[in-house]
Amino acid sequence: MDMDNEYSNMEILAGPPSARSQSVLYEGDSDIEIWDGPPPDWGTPSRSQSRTPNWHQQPQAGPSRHATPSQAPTAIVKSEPMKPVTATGSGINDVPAPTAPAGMLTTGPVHELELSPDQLRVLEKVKKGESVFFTGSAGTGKSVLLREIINHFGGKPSNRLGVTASTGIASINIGGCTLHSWAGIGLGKDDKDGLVAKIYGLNGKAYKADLKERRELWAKKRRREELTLEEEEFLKMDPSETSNSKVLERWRQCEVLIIDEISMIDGKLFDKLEYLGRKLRKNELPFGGIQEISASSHPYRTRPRQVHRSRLASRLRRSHGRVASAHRSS
Ligand SMILES: Nc1ncnc2c1ncn2[C@@H]1O[C@H](COP(=O)(O)OP(=O)(O)OP(=O)(O)O)[C@@H](O)[C@H]1O
Repeated sequence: MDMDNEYSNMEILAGPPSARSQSVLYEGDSDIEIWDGPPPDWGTPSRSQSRTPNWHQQPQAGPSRHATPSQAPTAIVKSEPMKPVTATGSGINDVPAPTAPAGMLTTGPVHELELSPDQLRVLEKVKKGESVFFTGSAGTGKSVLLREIINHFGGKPSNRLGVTASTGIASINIGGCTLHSWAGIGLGKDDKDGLVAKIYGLNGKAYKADLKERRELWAKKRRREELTLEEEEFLKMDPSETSNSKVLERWRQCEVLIIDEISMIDGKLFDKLEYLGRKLRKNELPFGGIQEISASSHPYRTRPRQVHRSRLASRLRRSHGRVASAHRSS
């Protein structure tokens, strides 16, 4: 069967942000539920339907075409619609973040949401500090879940919490800004060290020359060759210390980074961002140890700039230390 026709309501990749070296530990982990079978609106009974949460039956919930038998409530989460947030695009090369049109996010009644088992599972992992990636087709509750996650971390973007999406519209939906804007990378076209230089506020060429010199000196050290005093001093100097970039502070203070609609992010850019996380935070864990929470509508369909499924999955595996759970139609 064509992979594009395979379906699960929500697919989840998860692992601690520090999992690069532990990826094997997570391989085959069975605590990730895989909902198999066709989507509910295709009308074919499947195992997934018996586990489909009952929120589609609630008056305020999603489209009625999804109506399915209910399941016992597992948790009640008070949810309020996100308020619009004006992200302050304050870093170098920072594009002012888009803001929500008046009323767009503030309307609608406050209601109690009963998170579905899949939503709860993701939320639990997030609370444990794991990085997660989840995907599901339209209406499977990703935005609702993202809002709950944001609520868990204080309800709005902060120094600790980056709330981003690949596009302006998607970022407005969750009260954040674009990933490009948050990361301070402009268009993100520079190579990875060029981006580091940009965030340090340094001239790209000068920074790269500096980097080259450092690498040569480190290689000399590894070969146990003696360095001059000047060379030792030079190695101790940190180019980032001359920077007062707010973007740099943002990267360093961030503990949790949310990226919605990640499938619109080019794979190479994703790699650059991951590199930035390590370099700017001086931490060799994936993303420099930032807990990364990413979501996407089915990322494997027809988006022109989408990351190919296997490339996205392998990048997420690398940064999340979790093996993609393949799902099959029954
Ligand atoms: N746990 C829940 N309880 C009640 N309603 C829910 C729950 N989860 C989602 N819904 C409702 O289902 C509908 C679709 O949810 P949501 O917008 O989060 O889906 P989505 O996966 O983000 O869709 P899209 O990819 O189109 O943005 C919304 O009306 C939302 O309020």
